[in-house]
Amino acid sequence: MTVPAQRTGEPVAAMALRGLVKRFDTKLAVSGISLEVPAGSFFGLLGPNGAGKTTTLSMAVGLLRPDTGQAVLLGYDVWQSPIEAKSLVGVLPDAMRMFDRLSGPELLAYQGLLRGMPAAVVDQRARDLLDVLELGVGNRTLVVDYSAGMKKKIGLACALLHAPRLLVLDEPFEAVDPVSAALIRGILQRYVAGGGTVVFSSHVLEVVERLCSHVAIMSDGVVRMHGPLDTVRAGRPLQDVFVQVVGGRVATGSELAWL
Ligand SMILES: Nc1ncnc2c1ncn2[C@@H]1O[C@H](COP(=O)(O)OP(=O)(O)OP(=O)(O)O)[C@@H](O)[C@H]1O
Repeated sequence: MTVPAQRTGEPVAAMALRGLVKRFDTKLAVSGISLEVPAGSFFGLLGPNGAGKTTTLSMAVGLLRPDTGQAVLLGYDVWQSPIEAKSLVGVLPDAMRMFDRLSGPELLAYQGLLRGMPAAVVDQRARDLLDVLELGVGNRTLVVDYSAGMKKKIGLACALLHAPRLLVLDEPFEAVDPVSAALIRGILQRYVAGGGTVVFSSHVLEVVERLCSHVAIMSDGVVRMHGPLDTVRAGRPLQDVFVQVVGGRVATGSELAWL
């Protein structure tokens, strides 16, 4: 078992990625990423489609084994001490792999009992989460029949249920309506204010600018820029920094002349 660094008196990053590499056949999806997420930060991982965000986050939380490199969550190596690491982290994966033939309340009960939580605690927290996320405490609809936004919200509820110290969320605002997005922002802001750490990927730069204390911008499997939001922005809109860093293409109007 790994000895968590906080016991040795060292400052602990909530997440430390060291030299992560992942190749799919000939495609180098992640090319040696090292990144430290300070405890208590609201950390946004940005990048264009195919940049490697999901692959990086999947390796970070122990869902995908890296070819080389290490992921340490709150002092625990996610591959050497998976039980300790995973008990402290809540994960919203991108392609939601859920037991979706259950209703929302059933899924949360299953998730909580799987984590060894007392049934009464699971029941109370599940009710609270279903209520706050407006999914319906008594809603018997199977998760497979939920809308895309509702699936995101029940996934978030599953991630929050055991009150983790670190949340890792892959595109939590995708497919979510504006009212629900505001709700989720509020929940996450309160969570960070209470001492939690959030790492999330997003394409919505306005949300990132509004929420994040720290950001990393990646493209082609590499982190191009990272640091506190204000340092990365250096007085510019994040959109401009993003386009400059990833080398965005601008349509002139002549490309699709037939349209
Ligand atoms: N299981 C897989 N098999 C083969 N290639 C993969 C696999 N998963 C990811 N890739 C490739 O790795 C690269 C990075 O993909 P990834 O999903 O991590 O990007 P992303 O930044 O999350 O993209 P998006 O913003 O579109 O969700 C892409 O080129 C993708 O096609």
